[in-house]
Amino acid sequence: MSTKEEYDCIVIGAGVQGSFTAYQLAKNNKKTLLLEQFVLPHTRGSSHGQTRIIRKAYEQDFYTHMMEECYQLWAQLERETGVKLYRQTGLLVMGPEKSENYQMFKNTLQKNKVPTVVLSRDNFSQHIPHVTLAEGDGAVVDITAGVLYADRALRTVQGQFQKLGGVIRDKEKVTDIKPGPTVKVSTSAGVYGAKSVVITAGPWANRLLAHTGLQLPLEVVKINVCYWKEKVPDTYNVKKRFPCFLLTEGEEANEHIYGLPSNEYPGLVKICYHMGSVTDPDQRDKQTDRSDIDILQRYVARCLPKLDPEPAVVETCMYTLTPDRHFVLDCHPAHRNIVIGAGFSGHGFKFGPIIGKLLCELSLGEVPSYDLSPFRIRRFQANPKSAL
Ligand SMILES: Cc1cc2nc3c(=O)[nH]c(=O)nc-3n(C[C@H](O)[C@H](O)[C@H](O)COP(=O)(O)OP(=O)(O)OC[C@H]3O[C@@H](n4cnc5c(N)ncnc54)[C@H](O)[C@@H]3O)c2cc1C
Ligand SMILES: O=C(O)[C@@H]1CCCC=N1
Repeated sequence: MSTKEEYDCIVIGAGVQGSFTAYQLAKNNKKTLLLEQFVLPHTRGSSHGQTRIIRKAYEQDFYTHMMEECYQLWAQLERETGVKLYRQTGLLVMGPEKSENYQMFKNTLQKNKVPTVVLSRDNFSQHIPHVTLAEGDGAVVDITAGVLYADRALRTVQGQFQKLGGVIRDKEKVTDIKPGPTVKVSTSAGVYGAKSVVITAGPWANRLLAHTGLQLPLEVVKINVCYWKEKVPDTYNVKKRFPCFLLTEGEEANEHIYGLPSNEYPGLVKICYHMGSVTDPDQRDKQTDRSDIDILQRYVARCLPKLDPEPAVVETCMYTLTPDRHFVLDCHPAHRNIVIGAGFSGHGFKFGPIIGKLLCELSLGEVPSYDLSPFRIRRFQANPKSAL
């Protein structure tokens, strides 16, 4: 098949990371094509749904540092488009006062001078009514945190990309990638050429990378996105200043439990477990494990007494996990004009604007604005489980 069109850059995958990358490339006057296998918008990857948490509270400084600029980029997109994408609610971080994880969150916030409020056991229920703080747990609020309107953000950034002259082709699955000075990208509709390609394919990253001779140690898990009904409507509502929350660990689980105030679905609070069961992204509905829901039910019954401890709505989403839960932001080791953004490990949405900027810089051969060593592919080479 002959090449249909030539681009400066082709971005594969129109989730949050691909959409922000394409937007950044178009802002840099690059002729850019964004390819998506499904009809947009869709609910079959990792970026759908109405809300996501945005926060500076992290265990590692490097994420907090990136979030400083990232908040500005979210605000810039809001200004450019006149669309509200962020609502400040604060994030309540709770965890065993003496645990390493809880202390890391607290230290990172304080070291980086993020505005916080530390709640004592005595004043906790005055500030956060209808939540039981577990025995021995500490509580600190990241004041800058809040909710991102996820679906709206995706529509907005894709719209801006198109306004800048960018081309989106949805329902066009990439079936092959042939590396070279001009990368050839085959789809269900034809073949395109580009000086560089960015792969932001979420749970399908390894399927695409297989065409380039690379496999990353990624694991795809299905997340049950649970909504819990308030016994009395609006008890945990955003308008009543109920915050997002994150439990570093607890009686029920080793992984985070996190929640967002009732807002998008009236009377329903979104609470999820930060782990799921391994799935094939094309067969995710065949994965029916509910052990994460059991964990959540026990937590809700114990600590959120004004919620019905049975999920009222369960939706589906997927995480693409790396072994260390840090992202992959790098050039392909053998083909430097193929750039990879993958393994966002269930916490990548808030970083969309900065990841778009970084992947754009990598694809233009520029020095990235941040030290990318935590995100480099070579970190997996010492790991015997790596499939590199
Ligand atoms: C339940 C849940 C809650 C979360 N909560 C938060 C949160 O509170 N805060 C936060 O910051 N993050 C959160 N995240 C994480 C965040 O949503 C993800 O990190 C992010 O959406 C990943 O985006 P992506 O662009 O890498 O992947 P995706 O959104 O999956 O996008 C990849 C796209 O590539 C397309 N594609 C794949 N293969 C091909 C192909 N061959 N041809 C063409 N297109 C292709 C796919 O169809 C898909 O649209 C959460 C995730 C889940 C699942
Ligand atoms: O990224 C986030 O903020 C959420 C909550 C904590 C676990 C993962 N996603």
